[in-house]
Amino acid sequence: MTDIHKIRLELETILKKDRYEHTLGVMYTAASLAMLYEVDLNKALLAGLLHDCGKYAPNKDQVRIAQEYGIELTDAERAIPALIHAKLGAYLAEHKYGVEDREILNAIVCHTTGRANMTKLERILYISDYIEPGRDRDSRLPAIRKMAFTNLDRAVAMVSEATLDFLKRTGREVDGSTEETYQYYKNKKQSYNHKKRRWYQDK
Ligand SMILES: Nc1ncnc2c1ncn2[C@@H]1O[C@H](COP(=O)(O)OP(=O)(O)O)[C@@H](O)[C@H]1O
Repeated sequence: MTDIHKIRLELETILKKDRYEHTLGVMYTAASLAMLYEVDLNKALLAGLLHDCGKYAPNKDQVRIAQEYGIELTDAERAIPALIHAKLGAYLAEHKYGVEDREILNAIVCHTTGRANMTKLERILYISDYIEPGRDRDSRLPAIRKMAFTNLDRAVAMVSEATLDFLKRTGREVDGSTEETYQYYKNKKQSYNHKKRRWYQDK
């Protein structure tokens, strides 16, 4: 059932109200970025709609549920169960909601921590999760939002940097993949495409 409307109705009953509102915000933000960066609109909508579908269950139950589905966890995921919903979400997107597209599933897997060398869809979902209109926890949001519609790679660097700051400030354990994401995108060479009047984006 990759019918967006059906999935949306189901998620509305499964997710808490604020999580569902956030989901819609991410879905439409991802769609807007997809229009600008010439990414398949339906893929962006589906990735946005399903990115947090693994959050139907609280963090304390995430390890057990992942084990029940046979999802392999890293040591970092066992130590930080808040990360598991990304893998669980990709699993459910495939096996419960019928998504076969690997690019959408991969985008869901890396939406929380990011990773080096992400596809355009992956970058779009990663950024949309941080900047959707319902977010308000970061004074840098206006600048990051503007950058998202100017230069996708620089926006990824800003989001990963802000996430690292937040995790360190709040004394949480940090999974290394966000640091890798930050280092990769901070150092990535940028060039300007004069014909398209836009920063060059690969893939
Ligand atoms: N690299 C990381 N290491 C540890 N925790 C992280 C990392 N990246 C994100 N998180 C945390 O994982 C949780 C889930 O992230 P996210 O899916 O963005 O949640 P939310 O939508 O609730 O903000 C958040 O508490 C976030 O701070």
